[in-house]
Amino acid sequence: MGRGIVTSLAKAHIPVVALEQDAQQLEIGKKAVNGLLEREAEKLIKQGLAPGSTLASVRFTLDFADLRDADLVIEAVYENMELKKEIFRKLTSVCKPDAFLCTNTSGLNIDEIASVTKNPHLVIGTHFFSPANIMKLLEVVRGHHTSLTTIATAMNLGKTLGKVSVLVGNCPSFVGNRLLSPYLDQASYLLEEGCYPEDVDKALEDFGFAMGPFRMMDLAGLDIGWRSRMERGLAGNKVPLGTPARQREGKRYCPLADLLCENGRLGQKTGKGWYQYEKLGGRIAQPDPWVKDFLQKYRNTHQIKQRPATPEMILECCLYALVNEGFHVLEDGIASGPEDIDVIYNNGYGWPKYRGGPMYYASTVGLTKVLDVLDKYYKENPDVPSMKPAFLLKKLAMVGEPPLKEWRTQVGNPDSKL
Ligand SMILES: CCCCCCCCCCCCCC(=O)CC(=O)SCCNC(=O)CCNC(=O)[C@H](O)C(C)(C)COP(=O)(O)OP(=O)(O)OC[C@H]1O[C@@H](n2cnc3c(N)ncnc32)[C@H](O)[C@@H]1OP(=O)(O)O
Ligand SMILES: NC(=O)C1=CN([C@@H]2O[C@H](COP(=O)(O)OP(=O)(O)OC[C@H]3O[C@@H](n4cnc5c(N)ncnc54)[C@H](O)[C@@H]3O)[C@@H](O)[C@H]2O)C=CC1
Repeated sequence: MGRGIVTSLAKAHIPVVALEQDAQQLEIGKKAVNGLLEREAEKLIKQGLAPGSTLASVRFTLDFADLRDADLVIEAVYENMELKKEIFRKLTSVCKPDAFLCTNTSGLNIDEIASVTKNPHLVIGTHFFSPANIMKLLEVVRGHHTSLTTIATAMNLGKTLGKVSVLVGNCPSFVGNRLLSPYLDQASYLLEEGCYPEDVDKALEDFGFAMGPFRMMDLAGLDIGWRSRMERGLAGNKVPLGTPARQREGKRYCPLADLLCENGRLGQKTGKGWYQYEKLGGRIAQPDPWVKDFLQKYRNTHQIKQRPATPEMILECCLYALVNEGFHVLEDGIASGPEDIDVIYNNGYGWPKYRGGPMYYASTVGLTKVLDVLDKYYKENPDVPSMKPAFLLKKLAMVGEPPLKEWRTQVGNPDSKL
């Protein structure tokens, strides 16, 4: 269903058919969408405007055949490639031959999803951000076969929904989540080394993020990353026997999020994650003594050397890891320029806008400083390759740190995925 997405479409007066897998989920989804639309109507009335859209523009169904007349479909099932393919096989047989087929995956391969359809040129990633009815970003992910008409349609859809759309290339986790991954890794290492979720979140919220990484993971749902890691053989029963708990393929790995998921702690939706919440789906994050105890036991079990972290260290580890991946994204031609990465972070991840986005922020810190800190960290932690300074960062520092608008020239001509 994708409740936030359905709400966004209804708010924009686009008639929607919302499909679910069973009657219970359908009822839960219907209530949730209704609640969000009522809230929207209240806000409009307060502003002296007409209440706008109601549930009447949404048709709820369990039957794929009801999608037969849809011009555009947005799939939002669990983050699992086989399931996504199963859904796209059904869509390609049920929908009109010229229907646009969009996937709201967080990072799965668009081309592989498109490969099971009759018309791969009509398949595209439309990546929304949680809460999807609130967050302004739409990351539009083009696949190898995606046509210009399909891209234009997805970009236009974003505009109609009042969102800021950014076109990106297809690679694991695209742009936003690709940068997020080393940022979240660093945040997790800090927990291993003595911090608590609230310490790390406070440092990043004081920096200006709307939510620190742990509150954000609890909001999005810890199961997304977990499902992705299980598919990639990093977690769950695909991990080869004898693999050290804190290592994968010779690199440092933090299993804390997996352990939380195994304990049924998926975040706000289960009322427990990195924090505890007042109820299932609650939003008020409170530090949880269970988590504190769990972390202490984990550190003892693995005899992890404790490293007291100042807020400055927390910021450097997390933010420079994120920025470094941004340079790799530019090298790989996945984003058209640093400005696009900044727009993604300002509109999709609650980045403090007044700091201009992560790439602009790096330029204000000074690329040489970012490079030096990354270099030092990587020398001390060669098992964390995401901290190895990107070639582009080194090059920009070496040529005298040109302003952001000149970075594209320095990137040269990558094999653009756009
Ligand atoms: C291969 C797979 C990828 C793996 C890569 C590794 C990554 C690991 C996985 C991570 C998950 C990835 C998921 C994904 O694909 C991308 C994401 O969506 S990441 C999440 C991005 N979102 C954020 O970062 C949110 C940041 N927070 C904010 O911007 C604000 O805090 C927020 C807008 C949520 C709230 O604003 P605030 O001013 O703090 O509060 P208000 O009370 O004013 O609320 C404004 C508005 O928002 C509604 N709201 C608040 N909290 C929630 C909530 N918890 N859930 C839903 N809605 C919420 C609130 O009701 C208000 O709505 P109104 O209608 O205006 O009243
Ligand atoms: N939660 C988030 O912050 C974001 C999630 N996404 C992506 O959206 C997708 C869904 O994630 P969530 O919304 O978190 O998951 P969720 O668990 O909240 O929702 C998944 C929905 O899919 C339904 N579903 C499962 N199998 C189905 C089937 N065979 N037919 C019809 N419906 C089926 C489930 O009933 C459920 O309502 C994933 O690909 C995720 O990566 C993308 C951006 C943000």
